[in-house]
Amino acid sequence: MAAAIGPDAAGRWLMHRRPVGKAHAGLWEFPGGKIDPGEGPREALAREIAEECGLALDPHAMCEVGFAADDPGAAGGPRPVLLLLIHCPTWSGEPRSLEGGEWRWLDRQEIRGLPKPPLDRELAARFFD
Ligand SMILES: Nc1nc2c([nH]c(=O)n2[C@H]2C[C@H](O)[C@@H](COP(=O)(O)OP(=O)(O)OP(=O)(O)O)O2)c(=O)[nH]1
Repeated sequence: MAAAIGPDAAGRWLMHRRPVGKAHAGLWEFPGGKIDPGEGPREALAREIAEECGLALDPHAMCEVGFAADDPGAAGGPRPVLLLLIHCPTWSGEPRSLEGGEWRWLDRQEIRGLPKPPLDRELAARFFD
């Protein structure tokens, strides 16, 4: 699950830089994480964002806007990844780094220029262009 959190009053979106030691370290992503057993996608996203940066998202305001999947033919990791992008227009709080990643509010143009993992690149191109 990946969250497009925004726009804020300045038209910016919240992006997360993956910490050292994780897959795609140093690259910028739509923040989020995986669904735990027994959770729905929106609930999982709200939990992950609260854990990672302390923001409270409103699951009722969320809207699914796109997805990106690994190329099934590509030689790759241990499991296929399907990333669902959810627009989160309503939140409360200010992001803090609770799990080592970096957080920044950025506009579309800035997000375009960020180094991103492949699926986030696809999601950003579709969501912003
Ligand atoms: N955001 C993102 N994640 C990707 C891409 N390709 C890809 O294999 N992944 C993997 C990396 C992570 O294992 C997983 C994203 O889940 P996560 O945000 O919970 O990552 P994580 O490193 O904290 O989780 P883990 O795998 O260590 O349990 O998907 C991609 O293009 N974008």
